[in-house]
Amino acid sequence: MSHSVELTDIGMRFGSTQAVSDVSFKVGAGEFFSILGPSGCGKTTILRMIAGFLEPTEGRVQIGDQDMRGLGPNQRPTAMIFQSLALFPLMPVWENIAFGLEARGVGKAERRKKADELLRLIALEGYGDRMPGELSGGQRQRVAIARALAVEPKVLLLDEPLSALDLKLRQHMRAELRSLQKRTGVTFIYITHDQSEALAMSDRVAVMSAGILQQVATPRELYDNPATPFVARFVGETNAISGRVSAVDGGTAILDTGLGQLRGRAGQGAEVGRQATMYIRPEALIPGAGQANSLPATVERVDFEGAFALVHGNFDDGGTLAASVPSTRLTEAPEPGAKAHFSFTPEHAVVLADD
Ligand SMILES: Nc1ncnc2c1ncn2[C@@H]1O[C@H](COP(=O)(O)OP(=O)(O)OP(=O)(O)O)[C@@H](O)[C@H]1O
Repeated sequence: MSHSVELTDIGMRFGSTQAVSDVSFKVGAGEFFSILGPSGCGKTTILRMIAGFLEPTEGRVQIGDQDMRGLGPNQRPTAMIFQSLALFPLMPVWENIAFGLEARGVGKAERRKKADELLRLIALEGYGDRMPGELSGGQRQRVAIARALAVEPKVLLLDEPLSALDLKLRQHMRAELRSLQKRTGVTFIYITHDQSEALAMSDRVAVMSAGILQQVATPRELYDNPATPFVARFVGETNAISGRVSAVDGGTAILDTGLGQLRGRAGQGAEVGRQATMYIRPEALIPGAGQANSLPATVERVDFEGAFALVHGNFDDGGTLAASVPSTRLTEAPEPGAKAHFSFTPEHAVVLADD
């Protein structure tokens, strides 16, 4: 059993700092939901308001069908896992996992049984009698998660739990966490500043910037249909070409730019006369001049990465070029220092009004 979490017009002010402004979203029961944004954007503050460590200065937190106002962390159906996990080093793994149960008066035999069940769940069966120091970083992380799950929270709150691990282990743990969440069905709210982590694991992602909610969407929607310039630039890599909207025809916008007239999908605020920017993903750029949407550029560097070659350089209007060309088409990829054209189809570009 898991619960939904609903934030309604939540705000948090610390003295003169408005850390979070007017944030509303609903996390479904059993959903893997991430809050993504750069350092200081208010992610931890939101998590602490859900957990009950902070009382919001505005708005409402509801978990399941219950208003959480006035309830402390121990009275909420949540558990939280922090950036620096703290297992008790002198306590065997199984006792670490069952720690929260002892405080609730559960007897030893029952605690051991529950710890063994959770060890199976995190694929560490038989590790119960080891000490934390005899585990790898990733295994310790899984034990910390098992400890949080032992008290059967309806919502698990995770504050950058993988940030202390090395890249390889972090990537492995993404898949582990995702499958653990699906197996337990517990609602996960996961905060991270790492966009690839959020995209890889989540059912949906909320993107934050400076205390303001930018967009809530599935990873695919965020990538393909960013709602704001911040999301377009923060989630994935992008090429940005600025100009003025000269026409909008159905869902297509025509942008007058220093590189000529370009066509793309009309996104938020793309209205005739507005200053706007066209965002094109690196993999949407095709080497070679097309009949329309052709971008003249100078190539500076080509990084061969196996499946793809990453082409870096500058467009003729001074903007930065980043193209990702499949190696199978590498014969067409331009040489460093060369003039080249890249083209794209309008469906693969989005035009958003500038802030
Ligand atoms: N207790 C506090 N008192 C005063 N200001 C605070 C307090 N906690 C957070 N802030 C401020 O609120 C803003 C949001 O902080 P928060 O910790 O939520 O950001 P974050 O997105 O989690 O950042 P990070 O990724 O670096 O942990 C920051 O400007 C921070 O300095």
